[in-house]
Amino acid sequence: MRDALQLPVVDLSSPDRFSTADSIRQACIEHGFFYLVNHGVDEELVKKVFEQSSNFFSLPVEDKMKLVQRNYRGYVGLNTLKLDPSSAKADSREGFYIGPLADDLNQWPLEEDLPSWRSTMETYFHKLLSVGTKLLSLIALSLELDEDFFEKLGALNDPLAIIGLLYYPGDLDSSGEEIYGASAHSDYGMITLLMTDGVPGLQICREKTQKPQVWEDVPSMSGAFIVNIGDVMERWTNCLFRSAMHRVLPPGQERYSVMTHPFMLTSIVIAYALSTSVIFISSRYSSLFDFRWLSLRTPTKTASSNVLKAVAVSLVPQVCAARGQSLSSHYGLAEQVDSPTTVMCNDFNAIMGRHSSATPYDMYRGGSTNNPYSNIASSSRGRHSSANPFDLNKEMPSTQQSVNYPFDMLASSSRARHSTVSFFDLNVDMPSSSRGRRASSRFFDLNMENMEESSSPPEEPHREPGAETGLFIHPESPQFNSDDDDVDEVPGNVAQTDPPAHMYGADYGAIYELEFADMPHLGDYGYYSSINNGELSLGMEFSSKEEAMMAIKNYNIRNFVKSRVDRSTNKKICMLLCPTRKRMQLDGSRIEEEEEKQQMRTNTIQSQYEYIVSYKKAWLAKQNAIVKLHGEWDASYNEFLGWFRLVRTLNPGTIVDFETSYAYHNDRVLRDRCQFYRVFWTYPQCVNVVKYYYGAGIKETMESLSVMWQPPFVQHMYYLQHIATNYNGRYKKNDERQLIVCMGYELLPRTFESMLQDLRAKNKEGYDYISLIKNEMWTNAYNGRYRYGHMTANLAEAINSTLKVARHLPVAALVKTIYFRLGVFFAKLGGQAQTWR
Ligand SMILES: O=C(O)CCC(=O)C(=O)O
Ligand SMILES: [Fe+2]
Repeated sequence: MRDALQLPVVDLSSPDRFSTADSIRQACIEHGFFYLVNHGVDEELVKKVFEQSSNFFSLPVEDKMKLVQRNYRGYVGLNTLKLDPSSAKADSREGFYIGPLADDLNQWPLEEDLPSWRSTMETYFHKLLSVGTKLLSLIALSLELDEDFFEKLGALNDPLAIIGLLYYPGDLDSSGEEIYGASAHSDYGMITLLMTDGVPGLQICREKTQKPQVWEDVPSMSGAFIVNIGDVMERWTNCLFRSAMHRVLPPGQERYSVMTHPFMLTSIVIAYALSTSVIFISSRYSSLFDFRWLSLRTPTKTASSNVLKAVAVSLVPQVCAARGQSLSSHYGLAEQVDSPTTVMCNDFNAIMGRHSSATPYDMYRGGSTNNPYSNIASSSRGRHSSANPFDLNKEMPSTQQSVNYPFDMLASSSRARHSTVSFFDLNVDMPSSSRGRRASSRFFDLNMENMEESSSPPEEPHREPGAETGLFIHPESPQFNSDDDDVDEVPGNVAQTDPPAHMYGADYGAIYELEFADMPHLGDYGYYSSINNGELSLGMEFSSKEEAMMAIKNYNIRNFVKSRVDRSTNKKICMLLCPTRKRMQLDGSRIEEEEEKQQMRTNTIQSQYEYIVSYKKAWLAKQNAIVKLHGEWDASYNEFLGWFRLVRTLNPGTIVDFETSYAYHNDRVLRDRCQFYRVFWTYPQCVNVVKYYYGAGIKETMESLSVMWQPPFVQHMYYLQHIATNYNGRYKKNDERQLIVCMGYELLPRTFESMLQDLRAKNKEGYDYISLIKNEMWTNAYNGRYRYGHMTANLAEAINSTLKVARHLPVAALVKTIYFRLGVFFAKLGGQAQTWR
């Protein structure tokens, strides 16, 4: 049954601004919707806008398609979008979007086709901006803020308003399928002003989480705007104001409406800036940390980067200062003191005075903090008193033997974004009486059973002091006592010192360096030439330096030499060719590399101190230096447990999953010890993103991003290095591996085929193996030229080179290095991505 709703009426022209602000406040708390009257927009103008809108939508579809949406401006055809991604069918409406008038991105119908169309819309646009600005200051007042609060935040600096002319054709679906004019959604941004032609259809659902949902009709009020609060405002007010869900039913007759987001981009970007900053992310607002949304709704990159800069300049330092943080340490672990949501709310609550947590709309009212994970953490308390040092406060149903990631629970629609994230707690419990058993990990536990069935458990050997390398001693581990689940305290045994410079002072340019320098990367230059035959000859000419360099690389690979450019001018390149040990000895490349480095150390010491050191001494010196910097190797294993605990304490919701293996002394299993095997960790910030993408499904997300992310614009291909490595893993023939790399890069099918025959002659089995992989999935010669430049690596590959400094460090230092470097790395690249054009 549908109920008609009596929405509050707000008078924009009332001289009593405080009482107007009060009624806005009341309306936003209760409904998130209100009518706005006496707004100053001429009835005549509104009428004209609707007429012109109707003129446009009445054009033949081919004409409308000429203005199809680009840069988020222009025409969106019937049945193209779904505001509710879970809706079975696309929304039955058409739209035309107009953005800021100054930036030339708008698309306009020709003046001779639709006279005065553009000028009408431009007048309306200006008018609506002014209404929005007036309203925003009243909203600030309603939150007991200064009237110019949002203005000072920069919300009006670069006002990126969006106007959406909407047309609902009104045909009822005869198939009986549920189809909407606009399916259920809440609006992004701060506020929306809607004008309708009076035809009903709009409904709101105030309690989005309540089941079954109650939908109420919003009758239109002649001449009034229907104003509603968007997600950003809901977030900023800690849900004091509600961003109510709404939808438009197909009314069975034509319906026009005009929707305006006066502060669309400004608010988005501020929200986005807040969301991406480590401190502010919370799962409750994960939908705001949503690249898809940003890319769909952001009118222009340029404009967004301008606003982002403004926000970064004005807001972030302000918030940091309020929190007593220095800006530079914004991403530092030691600075992250509160749970993310609490911080977010504190900031705004501090400004907004008394309207803090317990709102009628607060889903987490029962929780002790605003931390969305707290309900999990607290419910786990006391249920499992695990003495297991690897169990960092994880709750586990006792029957659970494996981890499932029920991504479908984590749906991405705005409706589901409040879902709690319970899957992180799945693991295998270890009873507290586990003394004598090995530490738990889910994999480990499964093996346990076999262990116990064994008729003669291995005897514990006499322990020698030197045998403790890499072993944990438990359960008396001082860091982790049972029941010590409280996440509020920072463990005292981990010093919060400033990290050494190398941990964060990474060369982030390194990600552009080649992880596999032996590959004939085509580089970023994106051009082809037929220099892949690996030949070099005196007097050879190249069209560019890059081409020459590539030829040299190719030559290196084909001939197993390492060459370096000795001198180069614009015209000439003089090269030294030196067969390298690395190339001559094709196995054990890592060891070779280490040996080479070792040799370099020896040479450096020799040249600087005129002292010839032995290989062994140079090696020991390096080890000693590492110990000086990072502490003892063995102790490091215990330290890094503490580190993870600290991270988890400071950033609640951090997931840490240790795996251990049997600890041996000679051939005997040590019964009260285990050996560190590997650790997986992730932060709630990352989880929120993954939750989103997996919730939606990567494929679906890609599909929804834009057609540019689908074939034929993008092709799915294998990463060449993986193909080559897999091959080498199988056949242990590095020269064949090299050949395969070259084959992958070869552009000419003819040359490729002859290389393939070379491979066949060398290794028939290998040839069969490689022939099983479709050519178009890994070769340039057969990929239809969709790809140029690099053979694509995935993101993880790109990060390898940034993190490789950590490779030889003791484990705690390794983990910290990864932490800090990635912290800086993400901040930096995130910033770059924002300003990229
Ligand atoms: O057309 C309407 O009445 C509402 C449209 C709407 O809610 C939207 O597009 O966000
Ligand atoms: Fe809406």
